[in-house]
Amino acid sequence: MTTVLVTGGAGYIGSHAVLALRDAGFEVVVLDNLSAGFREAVPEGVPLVEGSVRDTALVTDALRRHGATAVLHFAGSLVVPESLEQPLLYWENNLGGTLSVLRACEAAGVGQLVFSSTAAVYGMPDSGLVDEDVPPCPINPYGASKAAAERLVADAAGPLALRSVVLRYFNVAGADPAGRAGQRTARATHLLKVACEVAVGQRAEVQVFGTDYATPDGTGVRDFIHVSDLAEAHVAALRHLQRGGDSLLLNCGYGTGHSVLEVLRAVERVSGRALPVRNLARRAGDAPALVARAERIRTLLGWQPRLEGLDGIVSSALAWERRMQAERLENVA
Ligand SMILES: NC(=O)c1ccc[n+]([C@@H]2O[C@H](COP(=O)([O-])OP(=O)(O)OC[C@H]3O[C@@H](n4cnc5c(N)ncnc54)[C@H](O)[C@@H]3O)[C@@H](O)[C@H]2O)c1
Ligand SMILES: O=c1ccn([C@@H]2O[C@H](COP(=O)(O)OP(=O)(O)O[C@H]3O[C@H](CO)[C@H](O)[C@H](O)[C@H]3O)[C@@H](O)[C@H]2O)c(=O)[nH]1
Repeated sequence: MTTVLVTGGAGYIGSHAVLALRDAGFEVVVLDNLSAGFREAVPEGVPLVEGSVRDTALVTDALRRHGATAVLHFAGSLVVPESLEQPLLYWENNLGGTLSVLRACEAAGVGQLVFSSTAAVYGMPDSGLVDEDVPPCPINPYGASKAAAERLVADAAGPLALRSVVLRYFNVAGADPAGRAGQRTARATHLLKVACEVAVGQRAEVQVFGTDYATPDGTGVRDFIHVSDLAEAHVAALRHLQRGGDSLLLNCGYGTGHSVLEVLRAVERVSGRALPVRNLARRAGDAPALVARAERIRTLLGWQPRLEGLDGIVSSALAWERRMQAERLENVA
C-alpha cells in the first residue's frame, strides 16, 4: 500500500484529491495548518498533522512516521488581489513552503512530488490558448511566487533524485458530485463560489470586475475545470511517477473559455434565480483571458475528464452551497 502526504489536504482542492486518492486505494496523511482549511474536510480515518509546511522538521517527521513515498503539495496562498497587498506572505508561503517541503523530501528520501501550480504563471498571454512552452511571465506576486517555486522544483530534481509532476491549474470550481466535499473557503473571492453564495442568499450581489476587456462580451475569460476531474489528474500524475515516469509540466484545463457573464448566466439558469450584479472597474492583477491548451495532459497521463461543461460544474457547486447555507441557518436557529 502506497502512502501519500497531502499538504493543504484540508483545503478545497486538496480535500477532493484526498477522496480521489482513497477511492484509488492509496493511504493518505494530511498536513495542514488550517489557516484556510477545515478539520471537517479531512475524512474520518485520515490522519491530520496540524502545522505548517514551513516547519521542515514537522514535514520530515510526518513523511518518516507514516512511511510516505510521495508528496502532493497543495498548501499555499492563492488569492491574486491579496498577493498584491501582502507580497511577502505569498513569497514566504509559496516559495518558502515549497523549499521546506523539498528539504523534507531530501531528509526522508522521498523522490516523488506533485506540485500545485497555476495558470497565473503565464501572466497576460498574447491571445488564444496558452501552452506549457510559453515562458512564464507573471503579472502579480501570486503568479511570480508559483513560477519561482516551479523553478525551484526543477532545479532540485537532479541532486535530490526527485521526479515531479507540476500541474498548472486553470480556474478550479465545482464540488464532489457525491456531495462528500466542496469549497468551504471563508470570505471566498472566486467568481463561481461568490455567484453561488449570492444564488443561495448568503451574499447580496455579484460584482463584475471589468466590462471593457478586449473579449467577446467585455468581461474576463477563464477556463473552468471541475475540481473532481482535477483530483483525478493528481491520481494519474502519481501513477505516472510510480511507473518511473519522467518529470512533467502540464496544464490542467479543458481548453474552453467562459466569460464572467457566461458564468453568471449559468448560475442563474441552474439556480432559477436572477443574480443582482454590479459592474465595477477592472481588478488589479487580473489577466483579460486565460485558457489552456489542454492536450498534453491527456496524451502524457491518459487523463480523461468526466465532468466537462459549465452547467455540471455549476450544479455541483450550487448543491454544495445549498447544503452549506442550510447548515448555517441551522446553526443560527
Ligand atoms: N482554486 C483555484 O482556482 C486554484 C487555481 C490554481 C492553483 N491553485 C493552487 O491549488 C492549491 C490549493 O488551492 P485551494 O483552492 O484548495 O485553496 P485552499 O485555501 O482551500 O487550500 C489551501 C490549503 O493549504 C493550507 N495551507 C496554507 N498555507 C499552509 C502552510 N504554510 N502550511 C500548511 N498548510 C497550509 C490551508 O489551510 C488550506 O487548507 C494552492 O497551491 C493554489 O495555489 C488553486
Ligand atoms: O467577484 C468576482 C470574482 C471574480 N471576478 C472575475 O472573474 C474572473 C476569475 O476570477 P477569480 O478570482 O475567480 O479567479 P482568478 O482567475 O483571479 O484566479 C484563480 O485562478 C487562477 C488560475 O487561472 C489562480 O490559480 C488562482 O489561484 C485562482 O484564484 C476574473 O476575470 C475576475 O475579475 C469577478 O468579476 N467578480
